[in-house]
Amino acid sequence: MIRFDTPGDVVAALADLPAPDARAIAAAQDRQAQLTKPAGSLGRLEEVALFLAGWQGRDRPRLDRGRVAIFAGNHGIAARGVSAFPPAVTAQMVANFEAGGAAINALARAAGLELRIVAIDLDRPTGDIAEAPAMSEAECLDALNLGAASVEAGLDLILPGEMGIGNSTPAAALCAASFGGDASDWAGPGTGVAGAALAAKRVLIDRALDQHGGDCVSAFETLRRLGGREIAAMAGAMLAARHARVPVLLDGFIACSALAPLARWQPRIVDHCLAGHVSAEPGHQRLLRHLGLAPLLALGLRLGEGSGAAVAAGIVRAALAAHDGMATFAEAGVSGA
Ligand SMILES: Cc1cc2ncn([C@H]3O[C@H](COP(=O)(O)O)[C@@H](O)[C@H]3O)c2cc1C
Ligand SMILES: O=C(O)c1cccnc1
Repeated sequence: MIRFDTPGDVVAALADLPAPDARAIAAAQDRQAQLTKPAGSLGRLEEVALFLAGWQGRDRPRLDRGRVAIFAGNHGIAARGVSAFPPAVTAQMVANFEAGGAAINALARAAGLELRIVAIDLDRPTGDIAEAPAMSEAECLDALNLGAASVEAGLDLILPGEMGIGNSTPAAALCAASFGGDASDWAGPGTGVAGAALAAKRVLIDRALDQHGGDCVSAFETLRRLGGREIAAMAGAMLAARHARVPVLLDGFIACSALAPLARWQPRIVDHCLAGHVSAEPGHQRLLRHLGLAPLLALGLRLGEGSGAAVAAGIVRAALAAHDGMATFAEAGVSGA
């Protein structure tokens, strides 16, 4: 399994990315051409089946072991009122996940996915990014490794999710530092911040960008300075998934913000990632455009926790059911074009 002992290990992991299995893709493509339907008539479901074939290395990919891994962290900047909710809600929601009462519990169950919850040092919020780096090098490496440890070869799909009151603020900062623009381009309501409170959130994001922008000289430094523990853990999970050839189903704005600094330094990092949905958080659509990803769903969700990805897992199941279960023209005695 991949480990990050130094910041250079992130550079190395990004420099040497495995490609999908071309043989499995060709075999899956060949099967798609023989199934009893006009070529291409299942649209993106066909693309999804080929995507999973390539990363799983199977002609007939499956979704027997899909895992939602929710990472939770607290943020120093949350003490400044950037969220509509108090920071104590992070730990309270972790308890709710463990008791089975959150949206993601219901949605993961409905989608037939396992759920893993990783709370990271909730009693120690990160540094306030408007003034200081979010994490030390050691803290950021620990978070990356916790994320990496949640993915192993043989998983069929990983769905990284997050919980962290205030984390739409670092997410916006990561996007701006990675792809340009300022807080007005990337910051939105999150849990429901509006009016003067949203304006104040934007001022803090721009202050964080002024403070750290010049020092964001690598993916690691960007995550360390402007991110958070749960965001770095999602980045670690996404990198580890690539090296274990486990496909990733992406959730909303915050989950995708973990990819932003990785993609700035290595655009091909998104190749094993499928965008589950586009969230109602306005920065998400812009971020997906920068990442070059088209969402499967647009349901107006704005929750996080991996919830949108879990809903999109139903679309993945449909794609795999058609790919695996349909008869060929020869089997069914149906005439070809
Ligand atoms: C009860 C509750 C459950 C949640 N589940 C996810 N989030 C989401 O909202 C937070 C981000 O928004 P902001 O930056 O405005 O705080 C994150 O914790 C995210 O996971 C929740 C938020 C709340 C209040
Ligand atoms: O899109 C998301 O991930 C999101 C949006 C609002 C609040 N929490 C998460």
